[in-house]
Amino acid sequence: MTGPTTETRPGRAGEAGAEPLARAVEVTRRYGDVVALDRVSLDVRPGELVGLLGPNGAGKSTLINLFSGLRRPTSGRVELLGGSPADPVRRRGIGVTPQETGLPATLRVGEIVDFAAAHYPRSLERGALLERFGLSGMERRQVGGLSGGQRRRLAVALAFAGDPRLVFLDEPTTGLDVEARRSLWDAVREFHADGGTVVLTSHYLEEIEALAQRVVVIGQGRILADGTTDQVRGIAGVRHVTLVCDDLPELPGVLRTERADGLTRLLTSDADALVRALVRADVPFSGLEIRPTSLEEAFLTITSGGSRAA
Ligand SMILES: Nc1ncnc2c1ncn2[C@@H]1O[C@H](COP(=O)(O)OP(=O)(O)OP(=O)(O)O)[C@@H](O)[C@H]1O
Repeated sequence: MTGPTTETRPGRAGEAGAEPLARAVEVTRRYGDVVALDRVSLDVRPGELVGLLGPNGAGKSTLINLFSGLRRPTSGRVELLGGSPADPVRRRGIGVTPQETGLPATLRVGEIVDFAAAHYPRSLERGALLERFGLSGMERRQVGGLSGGQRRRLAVALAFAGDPRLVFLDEPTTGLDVEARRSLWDAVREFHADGGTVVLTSHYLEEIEALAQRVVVIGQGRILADGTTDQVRGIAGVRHVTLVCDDLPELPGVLRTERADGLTRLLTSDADALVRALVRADVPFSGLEIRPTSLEEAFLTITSGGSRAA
């Protein structure tokens, strides 16, 4: 966000060795028998734009809820701005958009923004905030009369109302059309360019790629990978090549080979090169099939075979 207050915001991008703004150390969170997070450790440093990527139920929201003080870990330690996420003083330094928000239908947009901003020691100018999120001129509109997309944009805007150092956005673009999604991405980028730190979740690699520099892949409550978008994209491109054959020669780019029910299943990062090599090797085969893996499947298959990816 631009504005007079941004100069005072500490923690600008590229601060090597700076203390993390949010930290999880060996955190486990259970809900009854469900292990939502399993010994997760993660540091979010000043100026980072971190994307948490993972399928439904991976544990992304749970991690955000722990960082923002809405839940406590079953074991392990969570720190926020150098203290406890339960401390209201720390929480005033952050902004959060949860996955679901129930804003009171009868309140006006301007009233809700003012109410949110009043919780913070400093705040952004209301008109500028609404403009940034495509809600200009809507101050007097009742929330109940907004479209689903407008309501979502308002919920995301509220995370920025108190000029936070760090924002957590849980699935920020759910329900937004393409144009609204892109303008929300621009608002997040601008906040980040001004030195703000962002943690956001998504199921979609494209969304994370559009925004984040660092991608943390979560699956089944564990961190499966933590790297740059390029590293994660490489792993997301993994394919299953299935065929019926006898013995196979050494083939390029095979990450893993499995044989079951008369089928040979190869996991590869370059299916085209693998098939070309197969044909060149003149191996008799039949029933060739190539299919993409889900990101989680790719990670789990690779990581279960040995060392962690990325
Ligand atoms: N309040 C709760 N009570 C019981 N189980 C819960 C609760 N919150 C989360 N869980 C369970 O913990 C696991 C992780 O859920 P979480 O919401 O953190 O995942 P997620 O990655 O955010 O998923 P999604 O993308 O669907 O939002 C799931 O199995 C979920 O059912």
